[in-house]
Amino acid sequence: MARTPLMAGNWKMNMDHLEAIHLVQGLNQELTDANFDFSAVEVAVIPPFTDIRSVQTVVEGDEMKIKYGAQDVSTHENGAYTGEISASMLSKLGCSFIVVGHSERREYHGESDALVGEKARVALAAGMTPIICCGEGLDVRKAGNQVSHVLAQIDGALAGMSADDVKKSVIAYEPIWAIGTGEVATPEDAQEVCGAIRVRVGELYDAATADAVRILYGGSVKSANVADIMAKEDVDGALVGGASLKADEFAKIARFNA
Ligand SMILES: O=C[C@H](O)COP(=O)(O)O
Repeated sequence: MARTPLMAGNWKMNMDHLEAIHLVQGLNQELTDANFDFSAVEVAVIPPFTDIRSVQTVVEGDEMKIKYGAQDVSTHENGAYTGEISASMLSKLGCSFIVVGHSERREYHGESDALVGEKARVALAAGMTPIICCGEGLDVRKAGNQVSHVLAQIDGALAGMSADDVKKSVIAYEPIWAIGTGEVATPEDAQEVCGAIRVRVGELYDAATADAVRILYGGSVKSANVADIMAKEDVDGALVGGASLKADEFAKIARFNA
């Protein structure tokens, strides 16, 4: 089965809503100028919550094919949860994706695999695609335990999820030691873990589910290294941080096969 590559730009806590409009317009211009085929590669931006309405307005107003999403979601539908944002609010804003369990949320907000799984299910129930993040720290990598560590995260996050839901989901492998450090994992490092994740999905579900789920690599991806990583058979795209904040650079990443 041919999986459509996905290039998702996680802006993290960068860009106010005015900067967001500028960046999305710039990205769209770069891609349109290059005759980019949006049906061959999905391109998404993941701005802060406060930018999403502005991104929606510009994407819909200019009939852009760029998709967008959110960096987190509440597990609650509504009610007395100060500071939280529900899946239905995000779906109303036209979000296609929700990043869940990013290592920064796991580290600074104590998110567990079970909570990450719950957020993924909430996103799916509201018709959006979760981008389920996993990845090991430097200590785990140095001990050579990256595969078992990541598979335990996957087991925890997918627990209770149906095969149909997993087929619709995206998994992002992001080794923490490669995030924002400039130290990119080698294509072989990325393939080792992404391949192991796909095998595990096959064991937990079936071959069709393993074949359908998209697995991204994230961690210091830039235009200069994306093609080699994308050449690996189990890497279906990238979750890009810093390099997604510049329209021309992110457009080059999206055009990895040009
Ligand atoms: O979500 C994106 C990742 O954390 C990667 O960030 P980075 O590309 O700045 O290393």
